[in-house]
This record gives sequence, structure tokens and C-alpha cells, in this order.
Amino acid sequence: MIQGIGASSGIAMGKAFVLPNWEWDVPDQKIDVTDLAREFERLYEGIRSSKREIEQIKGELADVVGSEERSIFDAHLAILNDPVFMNEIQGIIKRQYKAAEAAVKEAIDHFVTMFDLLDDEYMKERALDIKDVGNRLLKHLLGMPEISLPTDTQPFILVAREVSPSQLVHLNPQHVLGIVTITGSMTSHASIMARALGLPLVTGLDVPLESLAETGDMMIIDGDAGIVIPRPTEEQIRVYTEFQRRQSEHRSRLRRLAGVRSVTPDGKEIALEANISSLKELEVALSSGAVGVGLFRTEFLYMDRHQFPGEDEQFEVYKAVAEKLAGRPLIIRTLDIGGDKNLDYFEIGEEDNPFLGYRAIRICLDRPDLFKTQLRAILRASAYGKVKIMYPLISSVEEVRAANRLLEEAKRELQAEGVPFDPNVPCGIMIELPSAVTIADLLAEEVDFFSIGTNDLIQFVLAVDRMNERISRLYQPFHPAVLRMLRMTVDAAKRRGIHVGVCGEMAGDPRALPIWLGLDVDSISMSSHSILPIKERLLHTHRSDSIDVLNRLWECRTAEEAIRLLESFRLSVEARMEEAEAKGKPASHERSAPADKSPDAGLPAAEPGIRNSARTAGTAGAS
Ligand SMILES: C=C(OP(=O)(O)O)C(=O)O
Repeated sequence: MIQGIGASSGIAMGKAFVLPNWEWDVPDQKIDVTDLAREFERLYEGIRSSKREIEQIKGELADVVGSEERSIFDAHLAILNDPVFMNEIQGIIKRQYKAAEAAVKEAIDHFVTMFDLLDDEYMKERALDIKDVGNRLLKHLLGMPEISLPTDTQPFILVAREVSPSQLVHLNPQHVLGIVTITGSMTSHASIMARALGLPLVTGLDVPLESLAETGDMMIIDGDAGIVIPRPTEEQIRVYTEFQRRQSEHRSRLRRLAGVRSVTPDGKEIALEANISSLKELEVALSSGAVGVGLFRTEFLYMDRHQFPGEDEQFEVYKAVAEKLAGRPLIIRTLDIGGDKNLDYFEIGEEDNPFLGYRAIRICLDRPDLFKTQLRAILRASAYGKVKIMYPLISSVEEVRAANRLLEEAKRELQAEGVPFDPNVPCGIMIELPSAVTIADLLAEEVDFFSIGTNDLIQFVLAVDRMNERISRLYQPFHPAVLRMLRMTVDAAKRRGIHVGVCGEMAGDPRALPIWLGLDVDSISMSSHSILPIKERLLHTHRSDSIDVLNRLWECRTAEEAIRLLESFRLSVEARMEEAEAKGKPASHERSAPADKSPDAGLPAAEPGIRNSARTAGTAGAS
């Protein structure tokens, strides 16, 4: 049994397929001075073809993975546009009279060695991106076909020294059970991609590839525990088969919770809503039992296109989402571009600090034409469902008032045109800036609801760029400063009697559940796949216990202390869940659960409650 990093959850059992090294054999070919122009033209054509191919992959992925995963390929496009990378290649062709492919190979080796030498995870990841893009470019220059994996065999576990996101997108999930790589990390692009594709992945193994497995060897991988078992014994196979059976039972149990009310044993109900960015995602959200959409990220409507979407186009999307929700609440967040979300056709310009720059509501207030187009579309959709409007990145009362003035203007226009809309459409704001938290009492007087955007809030309270992997350990959701900000926000909302929800990633973190229950927030909105696992916990978590935990949480002086406290509470809830499961007894208030026949879209591989105990038994026997 080999311990690595469990980078994508789930169990896979099957035969190994060891991926041959995806590196082309490139002859170190020289050219004549008269061939220089031709060689440059070959290079540019190769770059054009590579870009076209990457754009095509992005397009094909639109239905399969989210925007975060697709943006990996934006990083690849950026490399092909990078003057430093290109100058290096052109310089080698010009000065050393090398053929384009030989120059590309030399440039890749140069940058990869340089980044690898830095012994820094982040730089190693950039090296892998350069290798990936470089290999694609070489493929075009050499006129080679895509490396394909076998499709005529039984589904297999892919074993490789490393895999690139480009290789992963060409995998047919029907042929691949899981992935093992020698190098990689939790945050590597391949891991992000595997999670999005739902493939178990174990990486970071301290063994040579050759000794790990040969093609055809039986193998078990456990993406939750980060374990690889090459050539397992009969007993290990039996234990993991049993474990898989229990996982599948757990998934069915979770599915049955979809129609159950999310209420604690002592009666506190909290609405579990979904974060979505398209109509397609709404289907998964509804089959996961979401009682509404707490965050519709509209910026994705504006991406992967060449101009701003018009009012009618936006209206059709918002209306379709509102209608599908059939009376359940829908919070539509107005355009939140800038920062890490840029549009090809809207020039923001170079900024030293894009997250602090021209973005979100700042752009909208600066460009009333764009903003009013969206507001009119949302207002028109409000005639078809329970629509609410939410402004992002609010830092002052003036901004709320300025946005509301434009909203009123849009309402007046629609009224004059005789177009139906809800004149009382609720209007709220994201609380994601420390300034908004500190004046939450003043803001609460101006709006109908707050939604705490913990992703940005954490980054701004702690001054930690949420996209910078090098400082990701400083991005601490349970830092006492963040916890105090949460308390201040909820207190301000409660004093004014307005609805308060949470819509950042923290909402779906099981450790944070007692915080929301203790603080008494009204709704939490998360990725659809977190809804049922969070609901299962909620059904076994008393609000009174959560209040006790919260009282102790305020005493914690460090994030580490806070996490220890929340972890121990999480485990105590899991013990209760397991006890109930062992007795075959659902929580009293979940007995009326109607059977949900929906497909298991959005469900996680398993939940810690069953995972931990089953694996402990399993691995004890296995080792
Ligand atoms: C939900 C949030 O917004 P974003 O879309 O930027 O993640 C947040 O900041 O918590």
C-alpha cells in the first residue's frame, strides 16, 4: 500500500494502463539561412493551430466542467501569447539556425528546467503548463496525431509520471476508472480537472513509475485517503468491494434526502440553495434538492463570446431559470467581471492590482448603458418567478444608492413601455469587503438582504490573493478576523430584520455548519454537489450545540484552534450519523422523505461519515 495525496475523491479498482511518456522525439535539425522565413511561417502556423485547438477544447468543455477548469486553458493560450516564450523560440531559430520544432523543444527544456530548479510547487505547476503547451505545439509542427488511449479494452486505471490537463480532456470517462500520477499536488491543474470530471486521482507518490505498476496489473486507488494498492491481495479486494458497496448505499440514502426539509433536530430550518452559472447547472441543483438559487453568477453569460449579450438574450436566460425554479427564490447577481474574470472584447487594461481595480459594480456604475441593459433584462424576468437582484463588491452606501437610481430608471422605462415586471423586486448586496462589514448597519438600512461572499471576504480581510497558490496556506476561512466579520454582518442584518445568507465556498464546508446554525443565518448557498451531504449533517446537528460551539469559537485566538474545535464537533456529528445509520434509523424529522428518482448528478463519491470508519476497517485488514 503506497501513501500519496488524495487529490480527487472516490475509489477505483481495475487494471492499470501505464501511459507512455508524452514527449515527442524531436530531431535537432539545422536549417539554411535561406529557410529562415519559411521556418518562422511554420512556427506561426503551428501556434495558430494550437490556439484553435485550445479554443475548441474550451468550447467542448463548456457542457462538462465549470469556468474554473476551463480557465486552465486560458493559461495555455497566455503562454502562446507570451513574448518571453516566443522570443526565446524565435531567437533559437534566428541565431542557431534550428528548425522550428527543434527550437520549440529547446525553449521548453530551458523554461521547464529553470522552473523545476526553483523547487517551488507553484513554479513546478507552471513548468507543467509550458510542457503541455509546448507538446501541443510540437505535435502540430511534427504533424503527429493526438496520443490516444486504448478504447477497446476494459476500463482501466491510468498510471503516469504526470498528466496534463490536455491529456485529461481527451480521456473518455467510460474508459478510465481513475488516475495515479507520480508527480502532482492537490492544486495542480490535472487535479482540478480530475475533480471536475469526477475521476478519483491519487498523486505525489514517492516511488519510481517503473516499480509502481505495469500495464495489465490489478490496482486499487482510494482518492479520499490518498492510497494506491498495486497488485492487491484477495483480502484487500474484498475489503474495498465492501467499501464501494457501502458508498453506493450512502449515495442512495443521500438521494432520498432531496425532498426532505433542511431542519435541525431542535427545529432550526435553514434554506439550502445552489450557486449556479447556467441553466444547465440548475438541473443538477434541483435534483440535489436545492430550494432556490442563492447566487446566479451572470458573468458567464458574458464570457466565451465576442460582444456583450443584448437585453433580449439575457432576458431569455433569466426567464428560463426563473420559470424552471417554479416559484423558488432566484438571486441574480449583476455583472461581476474584472479581477480574475475578464472579457476578450472589453478592454480593462493592465492593472497592478486587478482584484482591487476596475471591476464588478465599479464597471457597472461607470457604464450605465451596460448596467441598465442587464437590470432591464432581470426586471423583465421578475414577472416569471421570485427574482431578487444582488449587487457585488459594494463598499459604500453611495454605491448602493447609485445602483438603485439606475434600477429605478430601468423600472420607469419598462413601465412607460408597458412591459411587465415585479415593481417590488427585492434588492440586496454581496457582503465581501471589510468596508461593507464595518458599515453593515448602515447598508442594512438601504437593502432587502445580505449575502456573504466568503471567497472574496477572506481574501480582502486577510490580504491574501485567492488565486495565488504560493500563499494559499494563508487563505484561512477560520481566521478569527474572518469569524468576527461574519458575526458583525449577521448581527447587523438581524438588528435591521433583513434576510442574511452566505454564498461563498465556506457555505458548503461541513466544518462551518455550526457557525451558520449558531449565528442563525437564513440560507446558505453552495455548489450543488455539497447540498445533500450538508443536509444530512444538518439533520443530525442541534442548533443548541452549535451555539455552544460558537461561544467557544469566539474564544479561539488562532485559525488552528478554531479548526481543532470545529473538526472535533464535525466528528461528533459524524458519530451520531453513524450511530443512526447502524440502527437503520433516519433522524425523526426525515422519515417522510419521498423517494427521489433523479439521477445521481451532483452527488459526491461518499461522505466522511461512512468513509472513515469503512476505510479504517478496510485498510487495517488490507495492510
Ligand atoms: C461567491 C463569491 O463570489 P465569486 O463568484 O467571486 O466566487 C464570493 O466571493 O464568495
